Amino acid sequence: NTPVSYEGKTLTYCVDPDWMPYEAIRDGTHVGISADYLALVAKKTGLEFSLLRTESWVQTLQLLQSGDCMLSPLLNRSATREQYLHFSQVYFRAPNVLVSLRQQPFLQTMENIGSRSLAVPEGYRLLEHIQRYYPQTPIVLVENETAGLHAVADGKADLFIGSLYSINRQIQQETLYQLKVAGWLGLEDELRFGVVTAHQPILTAINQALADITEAEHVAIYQKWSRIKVPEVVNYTLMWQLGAAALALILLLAAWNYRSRYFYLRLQEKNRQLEQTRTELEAAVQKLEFLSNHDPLTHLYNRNHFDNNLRAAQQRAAQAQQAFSLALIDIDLFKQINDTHGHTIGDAILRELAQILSTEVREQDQVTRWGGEEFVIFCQHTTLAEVKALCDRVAAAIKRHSFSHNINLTCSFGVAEQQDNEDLLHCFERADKALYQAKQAGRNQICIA
Ligand SMILES: Nc1nc2c(ncn2[C@@H]2O[C@H](COP(=O)(O)OP(=O)(O)OP(=O)(O)O)[C@@H](O)[C@H]2O)c(=O)[nH]1
Repeated sequence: NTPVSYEGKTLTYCVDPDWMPYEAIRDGTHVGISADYLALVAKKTGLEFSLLRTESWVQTLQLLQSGDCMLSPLLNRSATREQYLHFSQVYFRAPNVLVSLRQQPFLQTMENIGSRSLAVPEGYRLLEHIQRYYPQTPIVLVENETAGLHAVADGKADLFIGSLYSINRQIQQETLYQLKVAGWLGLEDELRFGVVTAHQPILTAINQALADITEAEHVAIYQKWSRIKVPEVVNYTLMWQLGAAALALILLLAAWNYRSRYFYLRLQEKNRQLEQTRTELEAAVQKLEFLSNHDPLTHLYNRNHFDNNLRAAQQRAAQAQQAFSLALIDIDLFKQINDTHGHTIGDAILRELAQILSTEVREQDQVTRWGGEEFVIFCQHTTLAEVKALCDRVAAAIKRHSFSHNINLTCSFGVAEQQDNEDLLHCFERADKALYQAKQAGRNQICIA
């Protein structure tokens, strides 16, 4: 159906030199969505198209107005453009969006932009739309979409308005990740061919070709130009700050933990030392107590214990009206043993005798080393006959025992029974006299006071 007059002729056309992915001139060649559609239309109509290169969209519009360009393959219809262009059917739609800095709120629609300034590319149909429907909006005119996005990024305008796909691409390519889509304009780009009035008849063939484009062909072009690699935008500053804060917290906790553990271990060590000191002190007190009441050589009670405890025992005996008895035991000729065998053997003999005394006495009897080689046995509730029997038993045990160095040991005994609540000391003196008598009588015998 192509009019004959266009057959074999080359049709001149102009495009926006910088509006990817819709269209652009790269190295003198027309590229983008409109280039692919134009190729399809050329194939389906048999028409030949020749690009007239321009520097800007404004220049493209001027060449269309002057008729130097016969058509432009991808533009919106507007009242101004209808004065010199006729349009084909819509063959590509794209939403228009508002773009702002990331920190701006989400504005949703033009109704919410308030007094914010708006960057719009010169010559774009959107400019006509804003001036007509939002005349109060402060406009910042820019050369193209790239310039508009930079104006927002640099704070020269609050918002930019443009087509979603091209904006998306520009943000990626220019790495303007401080920008975001802040709302939808509600106005779609409805893109079509525009043919200058003088060449209107060509539209019939173009519309026919556009109608013949299959769904698969549409999808292929859309997929080809919308496949933009979207890099993951990671806020490294925030991540770094969060990481540093977490690390600081971990270090703080670790330090606190280490410090607590240090103090806990020190406390434990101090407690252990304290416990050890307490045990040592207890042992020392026990030893002192023992030493204050015992003879260190024989471990029998000493004179101190005799004085402190046996006087109390005497009083108890008095109250119970039961007499006690005393037996004084003195080793015979002990000086000779020392002189003959030495003091160390003398000590051993003293210990052996102490052992015999401790074994032979009854449970209620108390044996004391009175001093030197002299011992006392205090016998509670004991008659003279009983204490005499005890001394016989001791003498027999001494006789039986084989002492160190085969020493033949004998002892003399002086025995006394308490008489009429007699004082312990007085009774002791009588026993001592009896002992003296035993010595005088030739030793190795028991004398009763
Ligand atoms: N090895 C040793 N000897 C002691 C100890 N205490 C006193 N003697 C000695 O006991 C001896 C007592 O001697 P004397 O008082 O003369 O009495 P004796 O030789 O036993 O003679 P009679 O008592 O008369 O039978 C002294 O030589 C003291 O040095 C002691 O703890 N160890």
